[in-house]
Amino acid sequence: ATGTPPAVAFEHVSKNYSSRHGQTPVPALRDVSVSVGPGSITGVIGPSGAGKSTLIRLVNGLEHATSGRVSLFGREVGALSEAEWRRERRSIGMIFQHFNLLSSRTVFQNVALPLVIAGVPSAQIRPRVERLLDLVGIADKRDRYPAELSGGQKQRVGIARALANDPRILLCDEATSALDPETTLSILRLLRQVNRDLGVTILLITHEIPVIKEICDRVAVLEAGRIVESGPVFDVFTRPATPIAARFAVAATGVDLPPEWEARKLAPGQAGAHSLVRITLAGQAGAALARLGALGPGVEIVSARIDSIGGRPFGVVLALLDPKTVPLARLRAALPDPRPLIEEIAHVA
Ligand SMILES: Nc1ncnc2c1ncn2[C@@H]1O[C@H](COP(=O)(O)OP(=O)(O)OP(=O)(O)O)[C@@H](O)[C@H]1O
Repeated sequence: ATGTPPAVAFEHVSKNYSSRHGQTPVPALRDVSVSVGPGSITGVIGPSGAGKSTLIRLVNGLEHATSGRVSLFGREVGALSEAEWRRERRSIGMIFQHFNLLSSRTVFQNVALPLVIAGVPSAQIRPRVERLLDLVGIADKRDRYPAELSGGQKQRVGIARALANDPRILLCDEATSALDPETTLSILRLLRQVNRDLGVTILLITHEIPVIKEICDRVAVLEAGRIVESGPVFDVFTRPATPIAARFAVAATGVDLPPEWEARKLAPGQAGAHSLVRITLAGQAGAALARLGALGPGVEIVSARIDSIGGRPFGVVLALLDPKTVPLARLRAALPDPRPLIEEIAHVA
């Protein structure tokens, strides 16, 4: 515990929207406590309607918590005066799914706008905007209009504009959801560069696993207004503790029960001839696969994947065990340290 406050802290935050007919309020966030470390890239993932946008709107002051506290760099958002909040808001940069550029302004003018609004003298604006356009790699497009740009280029303009006032934190609202996978990757790399080189904290919300997997240090899983799981991305995706995190983990790790096995599933409690196990390996995935192979005919590998999350290697293997030849205990004993997670996911005929 150092003296540095989190970039963003939610403490027991609930948010209800009043319903259109004025009766039952709509709960969008329920008792959310989560914090974003300064300098981190933190992601919030959840399905549509989970409350992700509400979370962002509470940070940028567009909405206020019904109960609980939201703080920005140690200062409670709801307790700031108008004037303090106006100043504090400059420490927040925002990027959007649909870029929100002004179509009648050039790239240069779009990026310059926040500086003009902040009253920066025009002699300082030009070099600042040029530096930002260089940083995001679109210096050659400075006099183009948004309609003349690709989606990825538009988002680069959006990022340059968000950085214009030297924010301490960047809020990203589904920033890559309108982009194809390759462009998504290039924008995520740019965000990582911004985080690393400028020290800007990033809080992003998304429903896309690759976004979390590619750049986040930590992730919080939001479901129906509640944070059901949070922690380092690697831990949440390789050791999911809740069904929804497990669903995201399957998407992250790419290993799921192949459809032909679904049909062979026996009802829970029914003793089956074979058990299907999921083995999650951290570290020595290759060595573990070799040991699995060496166990002989009692183990059949159904699917396997070796990959990395946040630069840490992991592997996920689905294997069919004949419990007469290879009981779980033997499987466990055969696999090297660090001890893998072994879960029995189905009995199959
Ligand atoms: N202004 C509003 N008035 C009433 N209800 C709202 C309002 N904004 C959001 N909600 C409700 O609050 C809940 C959370 O919405 P929110 O937009 O935060 O979710 P989300 O996770 O961002 O979803 P999506 O990914 O679809 O944008 C939903 O049930 C939504 O219908």
